[in-house]
Amino acid sequence: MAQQVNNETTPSTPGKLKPDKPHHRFRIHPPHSRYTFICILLSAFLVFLLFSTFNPPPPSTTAPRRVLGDSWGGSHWERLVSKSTRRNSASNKIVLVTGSAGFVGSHVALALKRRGDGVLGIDNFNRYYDVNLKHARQKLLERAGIFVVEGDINDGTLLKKLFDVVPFTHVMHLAAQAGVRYAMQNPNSYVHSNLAGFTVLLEACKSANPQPAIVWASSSSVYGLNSKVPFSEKDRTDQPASLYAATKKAGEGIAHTYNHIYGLSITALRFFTVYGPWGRPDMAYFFFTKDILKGKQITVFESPDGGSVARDFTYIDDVVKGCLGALDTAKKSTGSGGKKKGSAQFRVFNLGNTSPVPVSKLVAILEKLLKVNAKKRVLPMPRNGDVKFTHANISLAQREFGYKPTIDLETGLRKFVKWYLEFYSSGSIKKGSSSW
Ligand SMILES: O=C(O)[C@H]1O[C@H](OP(=O)(O)OP(=O)(O)OC[C@H]2O[C@@H](n3ccc(=O)[nH]c3=O)[C@H](O)[C@@H]2O)[C@H](O)[C@@H](O)[C@H]1O
Repeated sequence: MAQQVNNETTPSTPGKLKPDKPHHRFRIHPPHSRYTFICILLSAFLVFLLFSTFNPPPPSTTAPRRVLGDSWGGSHWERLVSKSTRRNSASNKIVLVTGSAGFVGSHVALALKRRGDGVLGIDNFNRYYDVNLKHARQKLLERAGIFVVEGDINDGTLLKKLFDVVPFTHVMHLAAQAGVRYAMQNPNSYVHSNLAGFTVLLEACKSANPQPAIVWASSSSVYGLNSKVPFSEKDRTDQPASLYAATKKAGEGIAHTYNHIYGLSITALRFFTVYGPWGRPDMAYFFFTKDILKGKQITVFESPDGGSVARDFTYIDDVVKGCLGALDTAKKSTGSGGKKKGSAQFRVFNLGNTSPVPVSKLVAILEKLLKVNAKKRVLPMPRNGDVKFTHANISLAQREFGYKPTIDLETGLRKFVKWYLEFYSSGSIKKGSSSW
């Protein structure tokens, strides 16, 4: 029931009562009151300064918008694009890889190029984590003959231009705002990349002629609070535990709509905690390695009931094979120029390792490989979007394209640690330059 409000006695701001004599509120009595007023203003300014110093805004993950002809466009740029997308005579694929300066994106782009496909990358080089690492990956791609367009998937004009210049047969969509826990700090970046950006990309794909087939990265996090294990594609995905998971789940819904209305062939891959060389510094295995080597304390989460938290850690090379398998079995889209001509393929696959490992075991393996004892602090998992356990049932991917992970966590971490030590001691990136 609505409460009666007495304007004379109700505070205008919680905790503050209106002065007894409101008509005196804005009158300044010289000279004593003027000094008081100036002091209040100065104090307010100082408080504001202090607040902005100690509470810096989260790093911007949105790349600045570029205008046609500024960083892209023009005949030289078009030549670079065309050259990058040349395929060898045995290949029938020209692939646009979004997020190509990212972890999975760079590995997949290189694998496609190596086997002779035409490949073009696009990445917005946002500052979610150390951009130097992204540029180092870009250099690898350039050396292999892959051009990375610097642009955002939210830029529909740029995407249209790319589809005008190149008849892409496939889009491998790996650009995303990743990270489960960061969603509490910067929710908008998830909406920007995983919802708005994905929709702009699908719009460009649906209008293209020919329409490409799309394979894209969903996430194991869509299983959320589902407790039935191992997670199968038919299980519930309507209880996300983080905004990240919610945007990936919504992405699967958006993808279905474009498949249904426009005849786009779409395959979603639910990745399970992918790790390995050239990985993401925001992920636990990566920053645990960094902190253990520095002698810094690490926090290991356990479940609220004292049990271990576990992940189906999946090695990057296994995931790359899964991505290529999905791409190679993707059927053509059926529409053209925005018009559906028939029903099209719509698939969802788990790409996991089928062998969950407790986080405490991950730390023990790292201690062994690094030959350093970690300073551990064990804490109950905070309510920050994390889930207790992931475990993939991969039989569907196995049946469809022979997906079969072969790398166990210790073997994969050995490869990661080798890369990490070489990379960060070679001066490729200044130590500690990462924001993680
Ligand atoms: O499969 C996915 O779809 C997702 O995988 C990844 O998420 P997660 O599985 O949460 O990986 P990650 O952060 O490395 O934490 C690993 C473990 O360490 C624990 N963890 C974490 C931090 C910490 O300080 N302590 C700790 O114990 C933590 O509780 C967890 O058990 C991707 O980041 C995400 O983008 C998405 O792709």
